[in-house]
Amino acid sequence: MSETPAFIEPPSLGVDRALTNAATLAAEGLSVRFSGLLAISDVTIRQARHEILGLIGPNGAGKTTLVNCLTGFQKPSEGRVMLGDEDTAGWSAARFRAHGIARTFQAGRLFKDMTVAENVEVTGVGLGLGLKAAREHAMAMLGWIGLADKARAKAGTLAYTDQRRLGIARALVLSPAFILLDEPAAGMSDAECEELMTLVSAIPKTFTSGVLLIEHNMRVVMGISHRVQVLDGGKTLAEGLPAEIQKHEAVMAAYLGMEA
Ligand SMILES: Nc1ncnc2c1ncn2[C@@H]1O[C@H](COP(=O)(O)OP(=O)(O)OP(=O)(O)O)[C@@H](O)[C@H]1O
Repeated sequence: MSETPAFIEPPSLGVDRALTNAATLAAEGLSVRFSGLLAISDVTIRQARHEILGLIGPNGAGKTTLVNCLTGFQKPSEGRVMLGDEDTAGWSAARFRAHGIARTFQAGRLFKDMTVAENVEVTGVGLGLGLKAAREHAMAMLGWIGLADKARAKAGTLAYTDQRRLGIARALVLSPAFILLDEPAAGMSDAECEELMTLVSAIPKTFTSGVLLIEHNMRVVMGISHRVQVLDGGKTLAEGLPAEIQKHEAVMAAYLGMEA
């Protein structure tokens, strides 16, 4: 991928942008219980608009469960998810998305038999854009993310890393207030990670979106996050600046597999 072009503002936003004006997305005292198992326990997290917040933790720490709660895919057992001043209790995932909370999935969830462009278009149409506007918007988005030359390819034929980029493009349709990226660097080479870091770093300014970045790749997460929160065993173990987290003894012991 060459240098990232400036994002072209889509010609029509098509939905009520006022819905996406919240300055924070927050979980307060959140717990999720799966029969006997407490997947997350009393977790509080506050994501600000324009901020890249890294969310790290060992396998099974509860990161995806937390993201599922923050996007309406999982109902909390206790606690609440707040979008600005609004309690989201009872909201469907579609309502979260309509309010400008977007996400990607570890397993792409693309329409593999549709073209790359159509994958982005249908998301725009689903969010209220007319077909013409959705097409123009999709092409602008694919240009930004470096997939314009593959617009007519079937999504299922893309290389794995391009499929992940397409997932991000779909989530960025209509400049969401918050975008939650679930392990976007998984399976990427060092060079691809560099490109991804450039793209993700540009999201807050380009799309005025806050980014919650779940990532196992420490170079990526420490390199571009403004703050980092660490989960371990379903609880918050630490939060702070990347430099602080990298030196945090409990984090090093629990997560980085090093002696404290
Ligand atoms: N639908 C479910 N039913 C039962 N248990 C679940 C379910 N989803 C997650 N869990 C369990 O909850 C805990 C937290 O899982 P979660 O996937 O949120 O962790 P994670 O930090 O995202 O892990 P990874 O880095 O491996 O993706 C794990 O013990 C997991 O097995």
